[in-house]
Amino acid sequence: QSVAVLGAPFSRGQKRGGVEHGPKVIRDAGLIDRLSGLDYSIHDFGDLNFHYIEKDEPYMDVKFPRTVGAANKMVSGAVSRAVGAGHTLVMLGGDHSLAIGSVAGHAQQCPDLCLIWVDAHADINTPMSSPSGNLHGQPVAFMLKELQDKMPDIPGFSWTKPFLTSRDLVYIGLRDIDPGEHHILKDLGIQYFTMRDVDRLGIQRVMEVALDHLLSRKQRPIHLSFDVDAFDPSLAPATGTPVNGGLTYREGIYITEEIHNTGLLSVMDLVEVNPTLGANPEAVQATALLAVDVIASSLGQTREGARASIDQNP
Ligand SMILES: N/C(=N\O)NCCC[NH3+]
Ligand SMILES: [Mn+2]
Ligand SMILES: [Mn+2]
Repeated sequence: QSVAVLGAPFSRGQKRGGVEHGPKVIRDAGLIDRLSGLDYSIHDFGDLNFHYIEKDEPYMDVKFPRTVGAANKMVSGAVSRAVGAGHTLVMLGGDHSLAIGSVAGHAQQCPDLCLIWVDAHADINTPMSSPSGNLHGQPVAFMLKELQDKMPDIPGFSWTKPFLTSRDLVYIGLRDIDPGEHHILKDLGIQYFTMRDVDRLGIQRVMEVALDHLLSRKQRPIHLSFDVDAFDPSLAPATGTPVNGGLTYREGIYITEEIHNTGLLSVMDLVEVNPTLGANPEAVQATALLAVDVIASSLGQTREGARASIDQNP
């Protein structure tokens, strides 16, 4: 089993500077060492080199469309190549608009993939419904076949084509849903678990129902798109849109343990770590370390430890 790590230092899906430094702080928090302790071969592909297109005027209020579109075309190619080469891929963001390329590239290799979106937000605004025009609040709308009549031809996105149907997607951690998004979630009958559902059912039942919804008919590759703001801001303060009442550490780790245990994880995104938004260095480090824990747990690090290989002295 081989794992590839790809940094995507990109911020133009939203307005706050700093999230482009996410890959660096996650690596500096020891990601590669932590993954090397698991039984994989690790390949660090380094960071993609994005070009910010000058004179990238808004289109129907959508901000930086050409820059975000070009960045995601590059991400899509890189993810497709990595999955095609047999790697389990970890993409480090960068803002959540990067999922447009990450999931599309994955779907190129695995058209039957299913998507687990762990986030305080649904990120399913269309350009018309988006209150801000920031593309990191719209990535899922680009993926769903059912929304294509609602999607205009945005400059920079002519390469995209929808590949997902609403039953292939499950949300966990939602607690700040825009009105237009609520309408879409209900209209399309998308399966989602808000933080109220987590409180009512407990995370064990949420995972049981979520994985049954996605995998009971047929086992298929999983794309996990994990926005660090799914966690409570007390745990992940260095992020752009913190929302109170998020996942506990144990709930977040349980989610990733259960996903690992399916044996079906193929690509994961870890996005929205913004080291310039922590109140102090300790807050930034806590957020970066949490990102490393989530990734390591998704890839098989367990709380019960693992058997030492027999040639290790005890
Ligand atoms: N972190 C964010 N998405 O996950 N921000 C944008 C969402 C606004 N509705
Ligand atoms: Mn998000
Ligand atoms: Mn979010």
